[in-house]
Amino acid sequence: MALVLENPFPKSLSKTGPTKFSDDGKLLELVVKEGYGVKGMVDSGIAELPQRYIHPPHERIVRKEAIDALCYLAKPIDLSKLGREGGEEVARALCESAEKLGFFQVVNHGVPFELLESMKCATKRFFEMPVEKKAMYLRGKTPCPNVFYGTSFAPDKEVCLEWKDYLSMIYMNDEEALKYWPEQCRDVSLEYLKKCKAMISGILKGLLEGLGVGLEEGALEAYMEAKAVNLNYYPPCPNPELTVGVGRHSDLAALTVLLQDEIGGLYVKVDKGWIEISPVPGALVINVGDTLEILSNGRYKSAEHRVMASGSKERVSIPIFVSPRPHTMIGPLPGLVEDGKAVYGRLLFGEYMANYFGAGHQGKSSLDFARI
Ligand SMILES: O=C(O)CCC(=O)C(=O)O
Ligand SMILES: [Fe+2]
Repeated sequence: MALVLENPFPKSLSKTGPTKFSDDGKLLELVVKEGYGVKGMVDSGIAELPQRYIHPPHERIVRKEAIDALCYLAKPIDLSKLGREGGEEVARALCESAEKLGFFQVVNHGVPFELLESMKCATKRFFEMPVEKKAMYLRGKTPCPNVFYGTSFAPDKEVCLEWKDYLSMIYMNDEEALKYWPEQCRDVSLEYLKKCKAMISGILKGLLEGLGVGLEEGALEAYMEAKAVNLNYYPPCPNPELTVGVGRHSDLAALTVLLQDEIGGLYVKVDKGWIEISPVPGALVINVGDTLEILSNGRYKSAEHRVMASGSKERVSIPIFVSPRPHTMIGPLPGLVEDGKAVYGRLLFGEYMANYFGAGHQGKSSLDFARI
């Protein structure tokens, strides 16, 4: 990626020259509040990580310490028969992966390869825009609260920041999306969401039915009613081993459908350490989120995961978060707790969500809020 030559940061920022920043307050002001993002900082020519991006040694990701994924991660699941004759075996494979690891990859998912490629291009197109254009979507400035641009997960609550910028687009209806989503990524993101819908519904149906307790009418639709597309952009990082792209967390959603590019760097926690979910061309990564762990009373695992900061090349990833709407009650499905062994209580998804976004990433601790 070509770096812009002119330093967009005020020259006064650094005492030691344009490649080193020593003032955390100023840095936050520019990167977070003014919308430069990590990309703006990288484009300005930094050669060293600012202090706020240096994570303590036990949180850093050491690529060579990752353990062999083969024992934990099933081979990509072929979805071509899901919901058709012979689909039971596919559904069984999905349930098994959701129980064991909470992460799996899928192929023959019905989403055209070209559309996956177009999503990655659209992500780059958005982040390559000048800062002023992206900053129009910062929280507090964006004309629509369902579309916002930012950096790190919760910069005002995190001690150490994440090496990541993002654009979040929460889908409410076509009219709102057409009016407010950035034109650099609007049409392709809408198309992508639409093309993913049947796959999402098929996977979630298979997983919920696999719990063997029956589903109330409308339950499947309610648990997948809300969808958000995020465009994640991980700029190249001078010291990726000192920081993280995304810290340890589990996802809030029922399911996450993740499109990652060829760079790699997504790690999932297993009993003995971390395994990498290596990119498979054309595949999508699916993971169970907290909501589905709660609905399944702990049977499906909302796996802890994290992302290494990108090294010499930028990385993009595009998660679709599939969730209920805030007014929907979540809790273990009724038939799963008849013997009184509920691990999680019942609460509004909106309450769970407010708690989730109320703190920085802290592994799987988000689930404690719903635990009995
Ligand atoms: O970039 C990735 O591979 C995963 C990102 C992620 O975990 C998230 O956005 O929740
Ligand atoms: Fe995640």
